[in-house]
Amino acid sequence: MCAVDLTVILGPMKSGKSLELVSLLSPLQYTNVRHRVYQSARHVRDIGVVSRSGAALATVKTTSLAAALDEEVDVVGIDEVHMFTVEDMAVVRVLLQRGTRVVAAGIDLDHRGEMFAPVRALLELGPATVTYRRAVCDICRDFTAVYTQVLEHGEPMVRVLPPSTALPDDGTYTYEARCRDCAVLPATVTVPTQAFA
Ligand SMILES: Nc1ncnc2c1ncn2[C@@H]1O[C@H](COP(=O)(O)OP(=O)(O)O)[C@@H](O)[C@H]1O
Ligand SMILES: Cc1cn([C@H]2C[C@H](O)[C@@H](COP(=O)(O)O)O2)c(=O)[nH]c1=O
Repeated sequence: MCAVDLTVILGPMKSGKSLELVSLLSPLQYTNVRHRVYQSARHVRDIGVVSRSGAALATVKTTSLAAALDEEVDVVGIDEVHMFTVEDMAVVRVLLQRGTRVVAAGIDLDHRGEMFAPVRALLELGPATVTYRRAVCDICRDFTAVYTQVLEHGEPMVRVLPPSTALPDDGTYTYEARCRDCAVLPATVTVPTQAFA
């Protein structure tokens, strides 16, 4: 894999983040590169990185990345990075300072359409590469989906949960990829319309 320090893969659900993570990291099992892939234990849908395309990668499930500091590895993969914490991104900083390569994937925008705090913290580390992926909008079928629409009882969830809330994928909610036109997001910001008149 390329010798960059921090690679970040972002996008809504179904945009192929897992597919890209598997593509980047699975060859490492055939090398002598010491590596470990962590996935948030809050992600309950799968036991590892499992792309809807079928590609898969074994992971260590964890609620904290602190354990990564005790491992002697050259490459650390992180899946569902939005489900970790800002403190975990401080762990990523230390890994990078040590010369460990880090590849992290996750959704960038939460149920409100606002950036997850740990993702913002990750971007503040100055990644060498950021890939923004898009999905096909599950409503209009344009290949322009940037949001993950949360549905509750089949309807868009417009109640506002705390920022950066990790949501289960266990049937409590359903999720759709949606473009800017089709997303129905909670109103969290009052836009002063005359400023744009
Ligand atoms: N609405 C959609 N937009 C794009 N791909 C989709 C959609 N629904 C299903 N897919 C399939 O999902 C695959 C990507 O899934 P996955 O790697 O699990 O994405 P992510 O990790 O971003 O959720 C695509 O390659 C495609 O086969
Ligand atoms: C919108 C939203 C989603 N989540 C969760 C739901 C899933 O478990 C993951 C994303 O899975 P992917 O298919 O691998 O992209 O994230 C969340 O925690 N918070 C949200 O706002």
